Amino acid sequence: MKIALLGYGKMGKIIEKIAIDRKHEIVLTIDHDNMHELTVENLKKADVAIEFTTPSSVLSNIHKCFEAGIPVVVGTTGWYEHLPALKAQHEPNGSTILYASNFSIGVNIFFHVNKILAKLMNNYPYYEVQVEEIHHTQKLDSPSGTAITIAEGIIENLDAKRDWANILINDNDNTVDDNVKNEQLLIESHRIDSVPGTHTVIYDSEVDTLEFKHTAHNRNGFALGAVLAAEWIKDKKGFHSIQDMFNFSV
Ligand SMILES: NC(=O)c1ccc[n+]([C@@H]2O[C@H](COP(=O)([O-])OP(=O)(O)OC[C@H]3O[C@@H](n4cnc5c(N)ncnc54)[C@H](O)[C@@H]3O)[C@@H](O)[C@H]2O)c1
Ligand SMILES: O=C(O)C1=N[C@H](C(=O)O)CCC1
Repeated sequence: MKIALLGYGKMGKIIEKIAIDRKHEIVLTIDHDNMHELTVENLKKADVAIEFTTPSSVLSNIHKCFEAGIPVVVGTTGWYEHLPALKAQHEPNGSTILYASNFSIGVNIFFHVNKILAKLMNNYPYYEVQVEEIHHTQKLDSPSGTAITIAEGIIENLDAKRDWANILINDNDNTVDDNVKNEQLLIESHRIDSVPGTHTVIYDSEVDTLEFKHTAHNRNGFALGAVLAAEWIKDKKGFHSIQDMFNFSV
């Protein structure tokens, strides 16, 4: 498969290696210093594009892929508020996209179990729930896309929570937020050194604490998932989330 790589940062470089190991060919690599090469003509040389850039560039990159008529796998986070309008405008024209806040298999299992756990916890209202995420200090968005997906999974299934609120904790002081309402699910974001991504759902009561946690040891799981998604989407049409690809059942 011929791949166009949009974004050649921490993720783009690992995706390149995994794609080549899986016998794919990288026919176009775009980063901030050669954006003039991101043309419809160049994109048409690829069967699929994989996009890991920044929240401010992702939308225009997606539009370019749609214009070129190639499917695009999007890993960039921090842009999902634009998804409904993008879908309404472009899905009827046959444009193809697969997006995920997290491509790792472990996190997608976590997403699934998180929903089941939230449903179960309706029976035990004396537990207060919160989500914590820790990422490296270069991360541009907060909360992480993964933490938002986890929070949405809880809100859909746990009657006590209606929406989420985020605080970015400065670990050097003891920031406490007293603006979070009872019906809001708190997402606490921490930025520490080079942490690739840690997410924890915490149910706390007076007598005990239940913690459900995913720790990424490196970025390889995200990158492999993105290449698997490109293989999956290549001959499909329309708007897909990664749930369409994994389709877990127990
Ligand atoms: N979905 C997932 O599984 C997953 C996993 C890791 C990271 N991410 C997300 O992916 C994005 C990238 O992460 P990263 O760690 O590789 O970041 P990074 O900062 O290391 O890399 C981003 C790269 O994009 C380049 N870039 C900026 N504007 C561009 C443009 N218009 N066109 C092409 N390239 C451009 C930058 O120069 C940089 O090299 C972030 O939004 C992050 O949250 C998602
Ligand atoms: O390193 C990042 O940035 C990550 N972003 C995704 C998110 O926002 O959830 C996935 C984990 C790593």
